[in-house]
Formats: sequence, structure tokens, C-alpha cells
Amino acid sequence: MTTSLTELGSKYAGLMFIWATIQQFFPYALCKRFDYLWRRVENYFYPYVQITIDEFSNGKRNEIYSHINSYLGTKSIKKDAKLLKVEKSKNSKSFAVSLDEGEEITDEFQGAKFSWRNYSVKLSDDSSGHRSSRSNSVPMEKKSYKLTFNQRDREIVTGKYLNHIMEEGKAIQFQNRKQKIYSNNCSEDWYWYGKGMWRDINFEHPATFDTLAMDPKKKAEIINDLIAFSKGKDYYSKVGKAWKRGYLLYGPPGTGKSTMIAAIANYLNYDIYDLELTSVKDNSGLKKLLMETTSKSIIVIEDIDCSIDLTGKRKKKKKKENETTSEGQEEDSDSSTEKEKESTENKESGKLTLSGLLNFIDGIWSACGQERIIIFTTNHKDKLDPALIRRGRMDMHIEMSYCRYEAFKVLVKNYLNLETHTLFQQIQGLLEEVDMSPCDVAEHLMLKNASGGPQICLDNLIQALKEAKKKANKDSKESKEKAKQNSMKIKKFSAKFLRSFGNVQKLLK
Ligand SMILES: Nc1ncnc2c1ncn2[C@@H]1O[C@H](COP(=O)(O)OP(=O)(O)OP(=O)(O)O)[C@@H](O)[C@H]1O
Repeated sequence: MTTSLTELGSKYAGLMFIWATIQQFFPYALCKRFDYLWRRVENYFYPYVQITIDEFSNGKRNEIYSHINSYLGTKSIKKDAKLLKVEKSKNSKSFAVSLDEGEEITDEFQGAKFSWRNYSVKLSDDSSGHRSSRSNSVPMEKKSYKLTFNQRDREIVTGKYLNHIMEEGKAIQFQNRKQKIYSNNCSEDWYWYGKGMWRDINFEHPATFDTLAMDPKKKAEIINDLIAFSKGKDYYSKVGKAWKRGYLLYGPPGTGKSTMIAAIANYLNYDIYDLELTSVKDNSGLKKLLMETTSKSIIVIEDIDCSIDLTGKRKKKKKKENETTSEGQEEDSDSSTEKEKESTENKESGKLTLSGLLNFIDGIWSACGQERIIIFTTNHKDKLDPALIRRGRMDMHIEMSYCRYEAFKVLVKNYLNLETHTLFQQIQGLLEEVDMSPCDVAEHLMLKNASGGPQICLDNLIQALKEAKKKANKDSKESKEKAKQNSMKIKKFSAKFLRSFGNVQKLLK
């Protein structure tokens, strides 16, 4: 198709030249009639439309050009294009393929055929106002794409095809970019040098859901939830909800909460914003941070129970309010009056408060980006204010628990590449009885020197589990003994109290 289009193009140019010559010698009315007939003939023999997309438009990079570049680059590998270019930028994790100059490629969309050609024109020093040979940053050639299509497909092109290319091109660029992790815990210098409120580095954590040790059913449930979320654009807009989701990860230390965050980020290819609440001055600071985050990202607040005292203040206030409200009247912990009071107080004191954080999660400003995940982690779920973790804010509560046999199987496969071993049965029995974190189990499975093999690692693990079991038994005996002693003390004290009370009664009589 592309060769025939080129031939037709050159014939068309020839005919245009003849037509321009004719126009000079014939009267206006005749020319007009001729023009009309000419258009009909032209449409019959060459019913094609051409659109040119330049790399620069009005001195600025043309966004659609770069999306077309990515889109056609991916197409060109699948199709039979022969002249290709490969580039790699600092911020992309893979090579970007694009069409080389003069190469043509055809594309199909909704039954219509499109032809794309890449070409460039050399620029002289003074051919363009915004380009100069003296400036290294400004290109010396004008690069463009030419799109040719049948005029009957005009509506498809302007209505859907160009949008389709933009979306696809954006997705390819997003997929190829390097993931970043941002932190707000930065020194003043960063802020003053105009780097914004976040600073970032490349995110290169190797954790994936395959290497994450946890119950496989739970893992599958989380993955399905993430897939539904990432594909939920239409669903969220249909139900009128902002496109975001909250996850609460809770469990003892070393059970994989941070590892889970890395696995989620890698699975969705999202950036991470690690929000350090202790570095946030007040609610407006929190709002500014939120506004500087991008879509397709995860905002993480680790150890939220330790970050800031959001519960104490709230509980005290509840107590005060309870004194004034009539008894039996249940107070809604998320009530608007409380929020209002708290925000007024916040304005006065200029602090970060619970209501500021609640607004951060699902207030009107939280909709300033799309496709965002918020994750809280904690070792003590019970210490958190119920309003903070209620469904809708933290949609999914994920317990990261001690290492059981299913999780052990993942770890031993990762660390020792073992799927079966005679010691597995013994380890299974011990893991059901002893609470050991995946972090501690993994530590025993690491080959620490060249002479140590899997057998030594498993033996070490069994030894550690046995010791942990002994310690747990001893601790539970001691705590039972303590409880017994305490109850004896209480019994003695109450008997003494009752006796004294009886004596007082006798005296009074
Ligand atoms: N479930 C797990 N799967 C795989 N590796 C794990 C898991 N849990 C812990 N680990 C290993 O232990 C190390 C510590 O785990 P991680 O930091 O994710 O735990 P955590 O629950 O976030 O701990 P903390 O509550 O102290 O922050 C990780 O580097 C990882 O190698």
C-alpha cells in the first residue's frame, strides 16, 4: 500500500503543476468550473488526506509527536519495517525503538488503513526563529511524521484514532520509564534549590509477588484486587468515586510489610511516595505534598501508629465531649462536628491533625490525581483510630503474619532453590507451633559461606525453631505463674477488705 501511495503522490504533484499552468491562461468562471471538475476527478483517483505532525510546534516539543514515536516504534517491531532507530534515555529502563528517516509503516484501526512516514528537513541557520546552529539544545533538522489516509476515514482519525495513539503511546512511555521513590524527609537545601517538596531516586527493589512469602490464597486475593483497581477507570467513573484505593498492612516486625509495598509497586509499575509524617509541619503542608504527587503512584505512610500522636488528642477530646453529651448517645467517631472543631483548632495551632490526615486520604483534594494507592503500615492495628482505617479509607486490611509452612516453601525455594527435603516435615510441625517472622526464617536460610549447604541451613533453622519453642513455653509458664500470683493477691486483698468492712459495720451497729 505504501509504495502505491508514494507513486500516486508524485503523479498528483505533476497534475497540480499542469493545473497551475492552465489557471494562468483561462478566464475566472471557466477556471472555477474546471476547479470543481478537477476536485471530483482528484477525489476519484486520489482520495487521500495527509496530516503532518512536527516534533516542535511553536518552539515547544509537540507532545503528540513523542507519543506517535513510541506507538510506531512498538508497531514497527511487530510489522516488517526495516529502517529502525534505537535510543536509550537516562530515565528509561529499556531501549526505545522508532522509525528511521524515510521509513514507512502501515497501521490498521477499526477497519481503516493508515500510512505513516517519518521524514526530516535540514534547517539552515536562519530558517527558523527559534532554532540556531549555535545552540546545542536546539535541533538542526525539522523532524515530522506524515499520516496518509482515505478521506472517508476522516472521522475515525479525528474522533478516535489520534486519541488511541496518544493513549497507547503514553502507556508505552510509562512502561519504559524508570520507577522512582520519593521522600519528603529532605533537608532544607532541597526545598530552597527549587526541587519541590519531594526528592527522588530510582526505585530498584527486587521484591515481587513470586518472592513474597505468604499464604497463596491471600496473595492471589491481593493480586486480583490490584488488577481490578488498575483496570477500574471506567468502573470508578461510573460509580462516581475517585480512582484510588487504600491498603492497611499490619502485623509484627519482619513479616514483610515493606516487602509487600515494593512487590505492589513493581507489579503495577507505580512510583512510590514515602511520606514521613513527622516532617510535615501542618495540614496545609500535607495538602501541598499531596498536590505534588503524580497519578499511578503509591503513597506510603509506614508505622503510622508511631509517626504522630493522632489518637491521644482525639481520645481526650472524645472524653470531654462525652461529659457534655447525654449518656447513651453514641458518638460517631467520624462526625463532622468533631472534624470542624479539630480543623478550627488546627488553624489556631498550625499543626498536623487527624482531620488533616483524613482529608488527605479522601477529602476533596485527594482527587487531584488519578489511579493512586495509599498504604499504611503498622505493628499495632489496635492503636489506630477507627476513623483512619475504616473501609472506604483503608479498603483492604491485610494481615502479614508469622511464617507458616506455605510461606516457608516460598522462602526455601527463593533462598536454597529447594522444593522438597526430608527435613521439611519436621519444620512444618515446628512452624505450626512457633511464631517466627519470615525475616528470621529467611536469615537462617541464607547461605553464609561457601562450605555451608542447604542441609546446614535447614538444621540451623530447626535448632532456632526448637529454641524459640522452648523460650515460648518458658515465657507462657512464667506468665501463667504471674497471673496465678496476681489472682491470689487480688483474692487476699478482697478477703481482707471484706473483713475490715464487716468490722466497720459491727462497730457502727
Ligand atoms: N513475607 C516475606 N516474604 C519474603 N521476604 C520477607 C517477608 N517478610 C520479611 N522478609 C524479609 O525480611 C526483611 C524485612 O522485612 P520487611 O522490612 O518487609 O518487614 P516489615 O514487616 O516491614 O518489618 P517492620 O514492621 O519492622 O518494618 C526483608 O528484607 C525480606 O527480605
